[in-house]
Amino acid sequence: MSSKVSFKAVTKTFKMYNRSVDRVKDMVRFREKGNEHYALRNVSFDVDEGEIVGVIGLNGAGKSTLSNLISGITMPSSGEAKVNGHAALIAISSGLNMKLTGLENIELKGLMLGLNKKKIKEITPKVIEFADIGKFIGQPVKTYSSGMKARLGFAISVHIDPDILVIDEALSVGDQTFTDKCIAKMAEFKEKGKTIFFISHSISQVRDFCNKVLWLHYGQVKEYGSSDEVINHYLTFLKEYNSQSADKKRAIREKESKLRDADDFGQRQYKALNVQKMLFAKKGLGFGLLCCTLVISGFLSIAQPTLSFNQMKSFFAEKVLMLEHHTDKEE
Ligand SMILES: Nc1ncnc2c1ncn2[C@@H]1O[C@H](COP(=O)(O)OP(=O)(O)OP(=O)(O)O)[C@@H](O)[C@H]1O
Repeated sequence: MSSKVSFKAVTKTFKMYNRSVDRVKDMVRFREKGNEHYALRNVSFDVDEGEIVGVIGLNGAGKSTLSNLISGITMPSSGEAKVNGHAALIAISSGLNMKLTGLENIELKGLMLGLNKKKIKEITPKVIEFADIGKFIGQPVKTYSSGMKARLGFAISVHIDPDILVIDEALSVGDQTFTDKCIAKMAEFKEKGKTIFFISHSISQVRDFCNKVLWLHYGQVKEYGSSDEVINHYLTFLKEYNSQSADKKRAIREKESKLRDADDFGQRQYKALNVQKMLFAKKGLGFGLLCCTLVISGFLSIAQPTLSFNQMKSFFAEKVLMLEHHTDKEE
């Protein structure tokens, strides 16, 4: 049986800038100012259909980055992230357009996921009933509380019937009634044999609900296995970690944070390769960009004869990636 979700050596880096002007400069210069930071590093795991996987870890461990990769919102910087089927992400306000009303958001998300008008009309009353946000359904989402956004986001995502459900801390902002309702809905999904990723700081919810657990630690997989086993190891770690003084904890965080600074040279090499792969995968875009690369490379080779054709290709590929990071940050 092939895996529903398969990650092979997935790394995701982000670029950090001290000043926003450096970000703009970075778009047009060969020499870059920003520092690379590993959000995820060399992450590999396989998840079969029907598995319910809890994702746990300290703040900044890489859980949301992972959920964005599974849902196709961002692409890996290197490695392979295979997802068989449609994955819907439920996170606080994810995927909602703040300017549109709740009703317009239901329609927009439905259309984006390829539902026809008839199907959208059919699910709309069910979404409204589940979200239970009263007259706010006709108001712009920017006027909602975070709990209301989570309600609407959850209601839309579960009613479009995705193959894979990714729930990223979405339950943490709702009241108990809403949480119970969501858990009942998730149990329904579980019954149907759907695959679920449940990202949460609530260890008791993860233990109750998940059969497997992925523990992320400073961007890397610390452990992946049966939920009881991994949770017990994580709780032992937490107990030890929390018994440290504030200074010691800060020192540990700083040390781990340094280890997440990416080696710039290595990053450039595989990022460039990755973008070249992406260009060839997306044929139309790839062909257009390749033509541009050739024209620009030819032009720049004349202007700067010391740079080789390969350096030109990497340069151009990195600029495309920077645009991607810029978009990530905007999200
Ligand atoms: N768009 C971005 N730009 C720069 N760095 C980012 C971006 N998104 C995440 N990061 C960094 O990547 C690392 C992982 O972040 P992520 O949000 O995935 O962690 P998390 O485990 O979900 O944290 P939390 O439990 O606090 O929600 C962090 O160091 C974070 O600062």
